[in-house]
Amino acid sequence: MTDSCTLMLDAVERTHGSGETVVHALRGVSMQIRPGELVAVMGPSGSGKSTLLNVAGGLDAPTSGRVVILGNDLARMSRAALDQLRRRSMGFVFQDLNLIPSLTAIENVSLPLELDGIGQRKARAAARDALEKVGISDLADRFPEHLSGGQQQRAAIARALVGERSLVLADEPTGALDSTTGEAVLRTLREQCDNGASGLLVTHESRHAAWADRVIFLRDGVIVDSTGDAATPESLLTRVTT
Ligand SMILES: Nc1ncnc2c1ncn2[C@@H]1O[C@H](COP(=O)(O)OP(=O)(O)OP(=O)(O)O)[C@@H](O)[C@H]1O
Repeated sequence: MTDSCTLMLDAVERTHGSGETVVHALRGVSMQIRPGELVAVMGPSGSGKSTLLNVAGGLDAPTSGRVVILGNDLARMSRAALDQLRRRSMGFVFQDLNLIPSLTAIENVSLPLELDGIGQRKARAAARDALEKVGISDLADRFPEHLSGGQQQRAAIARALVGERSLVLADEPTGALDSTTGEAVLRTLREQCDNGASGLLVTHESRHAAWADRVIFLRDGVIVDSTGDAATPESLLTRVTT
């Protein structure tokens, strides 16, 4: 089973602080995502969604438990190997977009490919394709400060999807977007998964979770429910919160 997973979390705990101020952000979370699957994570504020995403992306290490990505146990990887795995195989869209201000949109998007040794011409062509998918290829040569919040978000999404990423991690990726653009972004993420990638999408909105194959519901750092019926996450929300 494990070999066919893009991402596996096994009994993952993440504790912040100690003594009286200890916070158990994740308490024994186990989950797997297979190629082609888009999994949504929902739950109340403070339930551990961002921590889950950070741990799943190797940006934060679990206090105990295992995180395995494409067969690699992250705890056993060198820093350099983990950096390479992230650059080559993973895409991130976080609330903090992290676009580099001194690079144009297309340069931001092609950067991970160029860092990975892909020639500039090929990297830029792939970046232009990715910008086209999110509808801003005409703004390719603008610097982030000359893009609106929504356009910056789309550039960040293009950067997460460019190339052949196996795992895309997205934390509220549609936050600054109008609903039409937001839907287009989710459709792009869905297509990426239909083409074999795996996606983990944190969202508060059930209509966004409806793009996923499964919804995982977190509460106080524990998966309290998981459903294959992503079309009706409202029912899940209602059941857990009442
Ligand atoms: N660096 C940290 N130090 C201490 N506590 C932390 C830290 N990061 C997260 N926490 C705590 O861990 C718990 C889970 O936080 P997390 O941000 O993962 O929740 P969330 O579900 O993403 O919340 P939101 O929906 O508000 O973004 C919270 O109680 C939070 O206060």
